[in-house]
Formats: sequence, structure tokens, C-alpha cells
Amino acid sequence: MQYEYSKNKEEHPEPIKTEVKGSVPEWLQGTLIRNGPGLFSVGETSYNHWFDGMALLHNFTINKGEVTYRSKYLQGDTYKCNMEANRIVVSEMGTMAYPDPCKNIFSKVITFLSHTIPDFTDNCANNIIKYGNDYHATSETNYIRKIDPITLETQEKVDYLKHLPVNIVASHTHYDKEGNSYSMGTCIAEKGKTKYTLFKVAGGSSSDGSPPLKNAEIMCTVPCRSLLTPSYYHSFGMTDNYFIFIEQPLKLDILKMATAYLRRVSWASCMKFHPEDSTLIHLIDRKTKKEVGTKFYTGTMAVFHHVNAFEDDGHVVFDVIAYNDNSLYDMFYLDKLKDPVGNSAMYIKPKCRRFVLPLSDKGETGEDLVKLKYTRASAVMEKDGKVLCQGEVLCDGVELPRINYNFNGKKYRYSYMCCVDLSPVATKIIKFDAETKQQLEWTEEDIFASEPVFIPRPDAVDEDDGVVLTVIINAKPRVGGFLLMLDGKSFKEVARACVDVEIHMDMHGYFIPDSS
Ligand SMILES: CC1=C(/C=C/C(C)=C/C=C/C(C)=C/C=O)C(C)(C)CCC1
Ligand SMILES: [Fe+2]
Repeated sequence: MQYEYSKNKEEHPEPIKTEVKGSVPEWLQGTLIRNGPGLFSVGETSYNHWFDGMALLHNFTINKGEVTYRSKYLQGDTYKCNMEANRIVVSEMGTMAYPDPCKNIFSKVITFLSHTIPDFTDNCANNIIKYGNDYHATSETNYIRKIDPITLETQEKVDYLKHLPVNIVASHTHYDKEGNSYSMGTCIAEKGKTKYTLFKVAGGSSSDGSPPLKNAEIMCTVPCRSLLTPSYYHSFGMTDNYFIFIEQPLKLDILKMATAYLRRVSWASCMKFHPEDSTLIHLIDRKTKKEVGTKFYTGTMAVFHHVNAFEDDGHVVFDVIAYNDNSLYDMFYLDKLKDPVGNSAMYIKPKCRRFVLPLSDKGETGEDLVKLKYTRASAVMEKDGKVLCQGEVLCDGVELPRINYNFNGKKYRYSYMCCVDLSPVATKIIKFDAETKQQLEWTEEDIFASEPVFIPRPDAVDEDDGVVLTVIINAKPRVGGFLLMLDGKSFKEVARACVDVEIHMDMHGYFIPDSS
């Protein structure tokens, strides 16, 4: 059973009626929009890495028990230029490409530490971010693309750099109850100015109709521990009072990046894991906009996804999916994915780890400052005043974590994740209870599962009162897949909406309830 990662996927831009089996809860109305790579070769050229593929958006619209499906390629400048040239002319993270200077708009250049390189890609194949009332397809460059979440039409190209000093921006965002968004980016192109910036974008629409990012507010900046090698990060944590940023030893070498184009090597070759380095944990007070005084650190690790974070009795607790190195990125090279046996032999499964940061640094040298009874995570005061944190392993072989987002930043129990215990391709999804460490799972023969998205029942009190939506791909090629709806409590199927067309593997999804 093998997923054909490098096969180009077909788009289905007109809504397709699905066959619904079971009964869709009456309250569940809205659109699940998902994003991921779908096109891997153009003409004679092909991408090296799965994350490079051109963005194929798809959505399931649920309306009075009926469900429709559609999918559409993001019509960004990257897509248009590649199609027009009938070859890949725009570089992605794992593939360096060379534009034809007289033919396309990627002849526009940027200056990167005094070197001139082509503009970054707007192939936003990773996630969906809401800023104000606008939905965007996102990658991690300075460009995002506004989209219509229902028709999947591609709209304006939005350049973070016009509003903020950030050349790369994490594709995961946080939201608060008022609908404000919080994102984080790094300024890398200017000499000596490398820094991380957390910013807030107001919810709702602006009074003058200007783009939501226009009034973005810088919440705080964090200096890089090394100006020439800022950390790569893909998400961060947020509680009511704090941001958590992990400055990990997975680093971008910006001198290498500045010359990568000339050297004809990919951006990915400029990203290196430094196992000899520790991981710094920055805890930023949202009110003072400053880091707390204590210097927290832990051993070497690589984190892409935060699960959740919360404050409890003088501590900040946060859960992440942690790897020992950069193996997550390495596993997704398309030639490696063609050989799942060879790839699985080197597979080291990620661990869901819980870290606890004590808010008080009063303690003796050698004392564990974590006073919470329910965790084995520790934070030991060292001679020099630094605090060494050790994470508790909650479970392993899991990725793509989602929670009931009403519990983001709050003490929580449940996460919904893909089970990746044998390989990075999930064939099961699980509900994990961080209190009892118990798991419930859903699986079926010959399927691949995508990131499960939890939708709370309106007015629900219980954290797991709701539905989990996940897109299931049929492992038999050319056979349709379905949108699976599971009960959030029992993790039993409540309904599935089957489509006749082949569905592609994606990365992340976002549910827009009809009320919003
Ligand atoms: C193109 C490009 C980038 C793209 C990064 C991407 C696309 C990262 C995707 C990460 C994922 C999907 C992680 C999953 O856990 C960089 C390195 C930011 C900067 C240089 C240009
Ligand atoms: Fe992600």
C-alpha cells in the first residue's frame, strides 16, 4: 500500500455532490478548507521535495446534512509562471529553479545581504491563515495569497514585507476570542538585523477597507542567539498571558542562503540541524512585551508543531511534537517517498513532549522548580541561574496535532492527531487524553488519513463535545475518498461523505462555521 506522492493530482473546481452515509449532526454547517501540495512536475522538470509541490486547495461544504467537494490549484504567480514556461521556473524550499529573465515576473529581484536573488515563491501550499475577515493560503515566505474559501478562487498576493520586517513567517497562527490573529516571522535579509518578531493582526474588517495586515501591531521582538544562523520554526505557543517560542538548533544559514542561487543549491541545503546545540525556550509576557527574566533551555530537538500551552499554578505548561533531528524534513524528499521500505528503516518516530516552565525562579541550585503533581517534566535551577528543562513524553508516533481551539491557551486534556508510529504516512487517527494517557483510535483497511480537525458543538461545555473531521484517501489508486466525521467523545464514526474522485494528501485544514 503506497501513496503516489509525486503523481500530479487532478483539480475539480466545480462542486461535486458527495454521497453521505450516516447522519451529519444538524449543527454542523460550514466549510472545511484544506491546503497541500498537488503538482510535482511541469513539462520535463520536477520538484525534489513533497513540500515544494504546487498548492492544491480543496474543501468540503456542509449544508443541512448535504456535503459538496471541490478542489482547485492556487493560481499564484508561481503557478502561472511555471505553467506558461512549461517548466519549473520558481524556486521552492527543496528545489532551486532558474527563471527566464525576459519572460516572467520572477525576474523581480530582492537584495539579500548584498546579494541579488530572485523574489521568493508565492506557492502557498501549507496552511490557511485568517487575518481580519480574509482567508489566505500560506507557505513560509513573505508572500501569502488571499483566497475565496468557498469557490477556492485565488485573489490578491499579500506581501508581509510591505507591512512588517519579516522575510519568512511561520505558517501556523494563533487566534484569540476576539478574532485577532497572532503570527511570528523572522527578518533575515538585512545585515546585523536578524530578529524574530511576533505580531498581532486585528480581527474583523478594517473601517477603511484596507488589508488587515496594514494595521499589524508588533507585539515584541526576540533577538537571535546567532545573527547569521536564525532558527527555523513552524509554529509557536500562546496562553492568555504568554507566548512560547522555541529557538531550536535547526538553523537557517543566511550567508549560505544569500549565495544559494549562485551556487545552484536549494534553500533546504542552507538549513542545518546542529545536534551539539541546546534548545532555548523563550517565554514572553504578553503584557510587558518582554521576555521573562529566567533563561530556560533544554537538550537538542527539532519541533514543527505545538499542540497547546496553558498556565497552571505559577507554571507555563506546553506540549509539542519533538524530533531528535531534521528527519521530518528529510523523509519527504520525493525519491525517498518512492522507497517506503528504505525510508521506514531509518524512520525515528516523533514524541509528544510536555515541558513545564516555572514562573518563579526562586530556588536552590539543583532544585526542580516544577511543583505540579501531574507531570514528570522537570526544570532544574543551575549554578549560573539558567533553568534546564526536561520534557515528559506523553506519547509517541503522533503528528499533526489539533485540539478543541476553544481550549487553546487553557488547561486541556484532548488532542486529535495522526498516528505515524510506523512511517510518516498516517493510516490511523487518534484521540489522546493527556490526563489518563489513554488513546482511542479510528482506522480502516487501505486508507491514508489527514490531519483531524476538531469542531466544537455550539454551546458545548465538555472539551470533547463536538465532531472530528478528517479527509480519508483511498489507498487504492483512482478510487474516491471521503470526509470522515467522528464523534469527539467516543471517536466513533457518525457520518462519511464519499466522493467519486481521487483525493490528494494535504497538510492542514481550517473549518469556517456558517455562523462566522
Ligand atoms: C520556500 C522557502 C522556504 C519555505 C519553507 C517551507 C515551505 C516549509 C514547510 C514546512 C513544513 C510543511 C513543515 C511541516 O511540519 C523557507 C525555508 C522559509 C525560506 C526560503 C524559501
Ligand atoms: Fe504545520
